[in-house]
Amino acid sequence: MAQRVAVNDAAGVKRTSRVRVAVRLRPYIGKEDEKGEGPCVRGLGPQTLEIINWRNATETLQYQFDVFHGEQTTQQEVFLSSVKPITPHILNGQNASVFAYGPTGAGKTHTMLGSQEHPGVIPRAVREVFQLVRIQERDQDEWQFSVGMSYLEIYNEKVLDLLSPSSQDLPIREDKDKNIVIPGLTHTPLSSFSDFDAHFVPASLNRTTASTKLNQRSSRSHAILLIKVVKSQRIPPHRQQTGKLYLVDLAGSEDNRRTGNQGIRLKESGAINLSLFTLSKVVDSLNAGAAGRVPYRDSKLTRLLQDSLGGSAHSVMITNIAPEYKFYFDTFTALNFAAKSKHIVNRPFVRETVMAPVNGKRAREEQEAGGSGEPQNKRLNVGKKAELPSPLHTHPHSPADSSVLDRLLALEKMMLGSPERERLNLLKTVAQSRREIQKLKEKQKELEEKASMLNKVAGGQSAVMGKKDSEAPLFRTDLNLLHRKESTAARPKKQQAVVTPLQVSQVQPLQQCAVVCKPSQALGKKKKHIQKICLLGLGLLLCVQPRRLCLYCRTVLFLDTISLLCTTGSLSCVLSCFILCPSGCSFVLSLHQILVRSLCSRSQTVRRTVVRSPPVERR
Ligand SMILES: Nc1ncnc2c1ncn2[C@@H]1O[C@H](COP(=O)(O)OP(=O)(O)OP(=O)(O)O)[C@@H](O)[C@H]1O
Repeated sequence: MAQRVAVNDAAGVKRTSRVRVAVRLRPYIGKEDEKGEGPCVRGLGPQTLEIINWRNATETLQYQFDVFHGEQTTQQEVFLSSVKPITPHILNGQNASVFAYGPTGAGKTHTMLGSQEHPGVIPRAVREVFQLVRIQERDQDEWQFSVGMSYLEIYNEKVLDLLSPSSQDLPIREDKDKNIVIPGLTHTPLSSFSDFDAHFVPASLNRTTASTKLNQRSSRSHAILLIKVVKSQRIPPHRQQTGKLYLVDLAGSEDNRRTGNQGIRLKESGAINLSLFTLSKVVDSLNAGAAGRVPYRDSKLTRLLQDSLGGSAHSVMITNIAPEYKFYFDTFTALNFAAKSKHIVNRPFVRETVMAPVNGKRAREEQEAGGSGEPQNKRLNVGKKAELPSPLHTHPHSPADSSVLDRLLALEKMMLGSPERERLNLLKTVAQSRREIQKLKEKQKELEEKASMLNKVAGGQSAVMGKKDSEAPLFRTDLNLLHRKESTAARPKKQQAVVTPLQVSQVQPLQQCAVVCKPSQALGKKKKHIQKICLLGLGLLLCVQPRRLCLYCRTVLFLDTISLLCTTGSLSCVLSCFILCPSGCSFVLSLHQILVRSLCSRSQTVRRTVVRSPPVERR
C-alpha cells in the first residue's frame, strides 16, 4: 500500500523546498536596423539584472533571482546549475519539475529541447537519470530500477498524447492519494537513453507548432514530458519508491497585434494566454496564503502543474527573456511573474509502497495496470501503516472526520498482528473508512470555498461602496488595501504559509515600485475631478457586475484582477482597467503608457517621483 514519507532534514524537521527561479537572457537576434536601439535588459551579476523603466527611460529597475544566465551561457551551464541538482530526488521516490516560462520567441524550446549540436535540458536530464540509475544499480544490489516515459501536450485546452497521436482529449483525474493522473496516457518503458531518443524525437514532431511574426517555429501548445523512475527492493519488505520528473516547455504569452495571429492562430493564442493567466492567478493565491482555494482547476495546465507549484515537487522555473525592445513589455511581465514565483514553497515527500511478494500472474496483472503512468500502488497485503493524506492537502478535521481517522488508525494498528483472513476483512473496513473521510473532506472543501467566496464578495463591495469622495486621490492605495483585504478574508485559518516573507536586503522588484506623475496644481484639480468620476464609475461597475469581458480579446475578467491592476498606478490605469485583458497583454500597458504620456505632456511642471507601495503583507 502506498504511503507518503515526509522528507526531514538532519534535525528531524519536515523539509520544505522553495521554487528555484532562474532567468535566461537569449542573445540578440533582432533585425540589423533594430540593433542601434541596444538591449532593453542586461545582467549585472550572477543573480541580478536590470531593465529600463518604461515610465522613465533614465531609470532602470533591478531584479534578483536564484540564478541569472546571461547571453553567453551555454546549454551545459544552464543544466549544471539549474537542473542537475534536483535529478537525484527522482531516484528516491520524490517528484521534481523543470519548466520553461517566458514570452514567445524568448528561447523556451531552445532551453528545454535545444538542437542536435546544443542539446537542451530534456536530453541532458534524461541522460543524467540513466547515469544515476546505472550508478545506484551497481552500488546497491538490493534495489532494481525501471524507467518509463509519457509525453503530452495541452493544445487549446485539450490534453493530447504525443506518443499516441491518434488519441482524443484525455481526462485529468485525482486519485485517492491526491496524485494527478491521466487515464489512458501512454507509458513507454525505457531501457537506455538511445531508447528514449527513439521514442522522444518522433513524438516531438507531433507537437503543434506554427510560424508567427515573432517566431518561425512557435510552439502552439504546452508540452509536458514525464519521466517515471520506479525503484523496487528485491528482498522483503519489498519497498517500492516512485519518483517522477516533469519537464515542461510552456507555450509563450503572445501579444496578437505583434504576432499577426488571425483565425486558428488567434484561437490558440487565446487558450495559451488564458492558461498562463490562470498560472499567474495560482501563483498569486499561493503567495496570498489562500491554499484552500488555489484555482488549480481553472485550466488544464495548472491542474497538471499542481504538484510543481505549492505541491510536493522540487521545482525549477527557467524564465526565458529576450533583449530586443520589441519584447520589452513581455519581458517586463515575465520578470514580474518570476519575481513572485520565487516565494512559493513546496513540501516534498517520498512516495513509497510496501508489499509482500506476489505470485507470477498477479505480478503480471499489476505490471499491466501500471501502464498509464500511474504508480503501481494497488497491492493488497500490507506490512506497514497505511497512507495518510499529505500535510499539504490536509484540511482542518471536523470532529466527525477525526473520529473516522482515529478508527482508521486503530484498525490499521490491529492489522499488523492479525492472521490473513482477518486482515482482509479489516482491509475492507479500512477502505470504507477512507471513503468516508474522502467524502467529509470534499464536503468541507466545498463549504470553505463557499464561505471564502461570500467573504470576498462582501469585502469587495463594502470597501468600494464605503469610499467617500474626498478620498478619491488615495484611490491607488485604497484599492491596494481592498485587494489585500480580500486575500486575508479568503485565507483558511489553519493553512501553513506558503509564502516566504520579503527579505529586507532583497532588491525590490519592479512589481513593488510605482512611478507616478505629479502634475501642476491646475492640472491636479482637473485630474482629481476626473478620478472621482472614474472611481464612482468603477465602484458601480464592480458592485453591479463582478465579472466582465475584456473588450480587446473577449476573455472573462474577474473582480480581483481589476482591483490588482488598479493598484499599480495612476488615473490612466483606472481608465484602462475597464478594457483590461486578463492575460496581461501588452495592449493594456501600451494604452496606459499613451495615456500617461498625454497627461504629462499637458503639464510643463511634471515632476517624477518613485514611490514604493507598502510591502507585501506578512503572515
Ligand atoms: N540561448 C540561445 N542561443 C541562441 N539562439 C537562441 C537562444 N535562445 C533562443 N534562440 C533562438 O531564438 C529563436 C526562438 O527560440 P524558441 O523557439 O526556443 O522560442 P520559444 O520561447 O520557445 O518560442 P515559442 O513560445 O513561440 O515557442 C530560435 O531560433 C532559437 O534557436
